[in-house]
Amino acid sequence: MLWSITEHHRARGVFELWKSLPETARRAFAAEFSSGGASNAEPCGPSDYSRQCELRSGHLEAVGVRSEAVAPTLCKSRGGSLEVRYEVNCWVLSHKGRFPAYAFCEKRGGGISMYDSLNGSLQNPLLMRMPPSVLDEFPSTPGKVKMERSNYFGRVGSRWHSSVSAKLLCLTSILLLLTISAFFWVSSAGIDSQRPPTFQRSHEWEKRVRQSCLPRREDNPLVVLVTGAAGFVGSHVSLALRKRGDGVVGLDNFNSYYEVSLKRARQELLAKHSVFVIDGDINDKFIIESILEAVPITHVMHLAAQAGVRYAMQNPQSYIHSNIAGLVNIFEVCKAANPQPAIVWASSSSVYGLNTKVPFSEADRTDQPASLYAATKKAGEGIAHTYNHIYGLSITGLRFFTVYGPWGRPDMAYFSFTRDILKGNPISVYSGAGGKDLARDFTFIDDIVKGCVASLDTAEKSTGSGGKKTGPAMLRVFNLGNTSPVTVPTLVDILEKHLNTKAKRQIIKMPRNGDVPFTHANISSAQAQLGYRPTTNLDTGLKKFVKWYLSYYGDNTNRRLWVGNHEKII
Ligand SMILES: O=C(O)[C@H]1O[C@H](OP(=O)(O)OP(=O)(O)OC[C@H]2O[C@@H](n3ccc(=O)[nH]c3=O)[C@H](O)[C@@H]2O)[C@H](O)[C@@H](O)[C@H]1O
Repeated sequence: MLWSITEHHRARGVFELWKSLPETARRAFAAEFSSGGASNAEPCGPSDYSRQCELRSGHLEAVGVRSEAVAPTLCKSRGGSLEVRYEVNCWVLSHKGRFPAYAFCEKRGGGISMYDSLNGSLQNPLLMRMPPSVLDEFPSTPGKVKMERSNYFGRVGSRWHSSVSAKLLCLTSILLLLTISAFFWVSSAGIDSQRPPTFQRSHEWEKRVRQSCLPRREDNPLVVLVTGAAGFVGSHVSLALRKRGDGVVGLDNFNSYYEVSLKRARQELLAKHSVFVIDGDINDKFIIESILEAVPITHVMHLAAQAGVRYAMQNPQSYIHSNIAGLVNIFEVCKAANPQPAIVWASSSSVYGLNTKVPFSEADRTDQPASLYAATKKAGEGIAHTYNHIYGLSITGLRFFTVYGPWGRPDMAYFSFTRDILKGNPISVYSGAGGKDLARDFTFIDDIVKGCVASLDTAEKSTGSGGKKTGPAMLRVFNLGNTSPVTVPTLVDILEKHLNTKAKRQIIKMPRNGDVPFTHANISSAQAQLGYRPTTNLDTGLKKFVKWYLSYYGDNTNRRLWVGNHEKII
């Protein structure tokens, strides 16, 4: 079966393309999607929506196109041939709501490939087989950009095409598109191919960034870029800074590690407090540079990361992408900025790994990571040292100890236990060697926020200029914990009390998946230098969490959660 993609389709997006396919083609197309790895038995992540919807219901529920519809994003010479990508910003509507997505087509070799992605990477190549005649419509030689042939439109034959004015409009758009493509091709050396095609730096965008960064206090306000701003800690920190009058702009890639709708809800909350959260990945140099050019960012609160200790065994690459490559990207842009911002970033208690000396102190060894997550955080600390040493960046690393609270992360034990207890599902409580209970220094989000804000407030300026160090710069690392570890069975006891429901506990031996038996923070350094004093015990903190959980989810036990690319129905 061959399908054709027309300029009309490109202009109107995936929906038009999809609608125009005959039913048999849609089915075959869907079958081809599913041959990419998913099966009916295995739910796909949100980045596979079209595939997933098709698999679930037998038809694609809806795919729509945003107003901007189509724009050439990249025109690059690769191995002597010109590649043109046509970007289609679209949204996908499913039973879970409306989600932004994008698709783009590009010519590669002998065919047109169509990709969809929510994460800025080409995760799901969806091959569109093309009739040879259609391939002629795509430019293939550097410098030779062909126009659409008018008889091609005639071949497709639709009401839209028959309108002369529409044709003129279309041809003008194509000319414009090709001109911009040629411009991008000429200047391709400066183009970062990682840039998600959804990002467009416009006057309107800059205005929103500036407004978001406008401080509302006069006594030395900070102007902070918060990465991972739609995440758990990021949203709380952004809100706290904004509430006290600092300028804040957020960045988040809204990936599907857990339910995207929760991240969107946090984004909405921030928008209500005039914080703009930009959709973008920390690996995208262009976006971060654009933010730093648009406003004089004084501090970067870098909280975007691939979290979760156990998920590293399922998706190791995502840890490298976010916690290593993304971190380096942040440092690279900051080091080149003038003036350089000071950076505070999230390390983790997991760097203490299999240490047995307690409580964990910053001076202790951190060379026995038990998980890839821990290893990437430890690597991050080494990378921070390098950028401080060579470029004079002021950097503070914060080792968070199992942060919990309202608006938390659904992948964490206290959150998933709550969900399962309410649903009447059994929960797995891990036990350590010799049946010993596992314990964590659970730390309430409000205490963590105070530690983050105090770190920003006490961070000295970076000393580099024009990418060169001019003097020694501050380099710090702090434990932010609660200093009173609690066992996991006790955590469950407290949840049972606040939920007024007995848990169905299944005690199982801790799987060998990256977990450590206990954590316990020594916080004397943070106390002395940041004035950090945690004040919320686990009982009080979980009470607040349960209150939030019930107000957010109610008793709707059919809500769907996304955890680690898998949907769980609660
Ligand atoms: O401080 C950190 O640096 C990390 O903290 C957090 O990791 P952890 O301390 O492992 O939290 P979390 O998953 O809530 O498990 C809590 C306890 O429940 C046990 N646990 C877990 C799941 C389960 O099904 N059963 C169970 O007993 C489990 O064995 C453990 O003993 C962050 O997720 C991580 O991103 C990182 O920030």
